[in-house]
Formats: sequence, structure tokens, C-alpha cells
Amino acid sequence: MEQTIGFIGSGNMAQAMMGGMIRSELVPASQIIASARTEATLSRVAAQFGIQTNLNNRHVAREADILILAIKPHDYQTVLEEIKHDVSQEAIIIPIAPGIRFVDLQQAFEQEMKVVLAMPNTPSLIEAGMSALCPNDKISSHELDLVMQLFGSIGEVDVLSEKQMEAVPAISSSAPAYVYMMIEAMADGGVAQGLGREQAYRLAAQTVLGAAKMVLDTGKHPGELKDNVTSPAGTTIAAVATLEQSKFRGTIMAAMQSCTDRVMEMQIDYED
Ligand SMILES: NC(=O)C1=CN([C@@H]2O[C@H](COP(=O)(O)OP(=O)(O)OC[C@H]3O[C@@H](n4cnc5c(N)ncnc54)[C@H](O)[C@@H]3O)[C@@H](O)[C@H]2O)C=CC1
Ligand SMILES: O=C(O)[C@@H]1CCC=N1
Repeated sequence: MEQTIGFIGSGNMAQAMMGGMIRSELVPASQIIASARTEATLSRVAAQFGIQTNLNNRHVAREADILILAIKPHDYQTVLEEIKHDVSQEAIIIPIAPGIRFVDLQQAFEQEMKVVLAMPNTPSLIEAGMSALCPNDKISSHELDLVMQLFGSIGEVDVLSEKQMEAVPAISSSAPAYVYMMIEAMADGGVAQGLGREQAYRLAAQTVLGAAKMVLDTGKHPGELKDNVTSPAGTTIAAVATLEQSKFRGTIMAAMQSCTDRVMEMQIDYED
């Protein structure tokens, strides 16, 4: 890819994305430029990834053909105000924060720019990400292909409507956190029953990976795959019964609703 990729913000998500893009060899490190709040962060990412860095957001905004806004939601308004005269009309702007909508970019730039809303996740670092994208009307099909190729270099990509984007943090961007919690809980359960700590993490994590691959690769309903593990009067059904008593599935659905409620709370209401 020939385009210069700019990152405003060089934290966890930016590092996962730039790391994945470089590893996949789609984008050479020399074509990535990033800013951050502190020189210490920039020295770290320059040393780790070999990318260009600059403390000045406006410089990064001017250089980038594709500009990824990898700052926290509450920093968006300040940063957009800062860079609004530096982004070319031809550049593609990619916000990755929950609650950020096209209207926020329109308000900040006082005109419609080329924007693709994106919701990635941190497994992008190992090219196992899941990203949802939503282009605005200014994005041509060629430009959407380009952005899909970029996010495709770090994992899987789906294109959704702006409304559907609100549901994505709950199911794929925030969701690695709950899966890590489950792996940690399974490992604790293993340790409680006498396994070594490292061995318990390995058994739990490989099992989560394998189960996820079974859903994706066989196309079978997760309930059918669960039934295939569950022998009459066996060990698995004993565990399943306890999970159901503890509202395992209902708890996950309720947690996801809390996540999406938070997305909605973060949206700016311009009626105020
Ligand atoms: N971490 C995750 O799993 C995911 C995060 N996101 C979104 O990505 C965005 C970034 O999140 P993280 O990387 O986790 O946060 P982080 O706190 O790790 O990184 C934020 C970065 O922004 C920089 N920054 C803050 N103010 C700045 C400014 N005025 N100018 C330039 N840089 C500035 C900080 O120096 C830091 O490098 C957030 O909007 C988050 O909601 C989206 C999907 C998943
Ligand atoms: O917790 C957050 O706000 C960000 C958005 C999705 C994952 N992390």
C-alpha cells in the first residue's frame, strides 16, 4: 500500500493496529507516522515499530492520506479543533472511538469530509482482529476497498450501518476483556483443582481458541457444538447446569447491554 497512514494517539489500540499492519507487510513502517501526548511514548513506539513519530498532531494530520484518530473519546473535540485546517479534502479520516458519529466530524470540520467510522479490537496486533467499518457518502467504493484492505491486514472486517456500529463495542471491541476474564477464571478453577498456573492458562486459552475456530470453521450452531460435548449424566452437563443456575448467558447479555448503554451515553447531543 502506498498511502501514508497517520495515527493521532499512540496507545494500546494504535500500537495493536500499527504492529499488525507492519507484521502483515501491507504497510512498511516508514509509511506510518504517529503522534502522542508525550515524547516518552513516541520514543517507545519509534523504537518498537520503526515508524516516524512527531509530537505535533497538525504535522501528522497534514502528512496522512489515511488518518486514524486513536485518542480517547473525551479528547476528540480538542484534537479535531486542533487539526481541522490541516486535513486534506482527499484524506480519509478514521475515528475509532465508541460514541463518535459522522455528525461529530461534520460539526468539527464544518463540512463533510471523507470519513470511515471504525471499531477494531486489540487482537489486531496478532492479525486476529475483528473490525467493523461504516463509510460516509463521500467515500468511493475504491476508497472503501482501500480501508477494508488496511483493516483486513490485521484481521476480519465487516461493513455495517452507522446504527449497527453502536452494538460493536459490546460484541467485539470491548469483548476481548470479558473473554480474558473467562480465561482467567478458568485458569483459577484449574489451579484450585491442582494444575500449575502456566499450564492452566495454556489449557484454558487454547480451549477458547479451539471453540471459537469450531464455530467459525464448521458453521455449526454453537448449541449443537455444546450438545456434542455433553454426554448423558456426564461431566459437561454438570458444569452446564451450574452455569445456567448462575445465569451465565443472561449475565453476558446484560454486560453487553451495559456496554452499549455506555456508547449511547457517550454520544454528543447537539440539541443541548
Ligand atoms: N483499547 C481497545 O481495545 C480499543 C480502543 N478503542 C478506542 O481507541 C481509542 C484509543 O484507545 P486506547 O488506545 O485504548 O487508549 P490509550 O490511552 O492507550 O491511548 C491513547 C493515546 O492518545 C494519546 N493522546 C491523548 N491526548 C492526546 C492529544 N491531545 N494529542 C495526541 N495524542 C493524545 C495518548 O498519549 C495515548 O498515546 C479510544 O477512543 C478507544 O475507545 C477502540 C476499540 C478497541
Ligand atoms: O473501553 C473502551 O472505551 C474502548 C472501546 C472499545 C474497547 N475499549
